[in-house]
Amino acid sequence: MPRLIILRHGQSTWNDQNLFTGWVDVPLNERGTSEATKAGKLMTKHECLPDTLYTSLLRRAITTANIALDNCDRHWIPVKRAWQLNERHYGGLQGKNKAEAAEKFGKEQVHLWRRSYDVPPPENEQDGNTDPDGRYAKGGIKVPKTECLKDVLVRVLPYWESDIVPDLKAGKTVLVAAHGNSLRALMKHLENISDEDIPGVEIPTGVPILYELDDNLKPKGGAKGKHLD
Ligand SMILES: O=C(O)[C@H](O)COP(=O)(O)O
Repeated sequence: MPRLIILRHGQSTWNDQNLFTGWVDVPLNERGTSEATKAGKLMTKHECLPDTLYTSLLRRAITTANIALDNCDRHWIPVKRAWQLNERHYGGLQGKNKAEAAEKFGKEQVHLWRRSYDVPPPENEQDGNTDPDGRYAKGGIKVPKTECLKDVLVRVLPYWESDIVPDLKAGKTVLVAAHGNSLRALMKHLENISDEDIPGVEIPTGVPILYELDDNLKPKGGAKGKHLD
């Protein structure tokens, strides 16, 4: 039976400082590291040991997966990294404080930018400032100027179909270590969550969420993802 575990990265230094992060490559903080450790132990406890790993190209997801896998003795499994699993690009908000943005632009506007399905934040004017080491340019990837959740879905779903689905169809247990919004996009698809309901969906940092999938790769019995604890 195919199983999918989605894991949002542990808390990062910028989560802690309440800064919009997006494609900025910040590290985990101490709490994030212990969340990742616990995630690995939980996968052992629930006998959910991944056969293969997918991550974004961002350090907070990569480090979380490495620590979690080390803690369930699955540090050796094959891994694929894909920009399509990156956090949504937060445009001109990246690096700004979330509370200060709410004061400046109004709470409702900022909530729309953060949680709506199709309202993108203002564009990032400084092209290239989220590709300082050329990791995207080298792969021929154009860094977006901003993204709403709908834009994220448009990049996550083709990758899901082309790369992740074949592993699931082969009966593997797949771990996807990624971000609040790339995982919300995946969850929207898996659980058929409507555009109206998706703003209410929050994914906690560092908690493995398990889906047991049927032959159509939909959650068995229409179940929601199970938060391992
Ligand atoms: O990129 C970020 O700032 C966070 O990872 C997710 O932020 P959000 O809760 O505003 O979507």
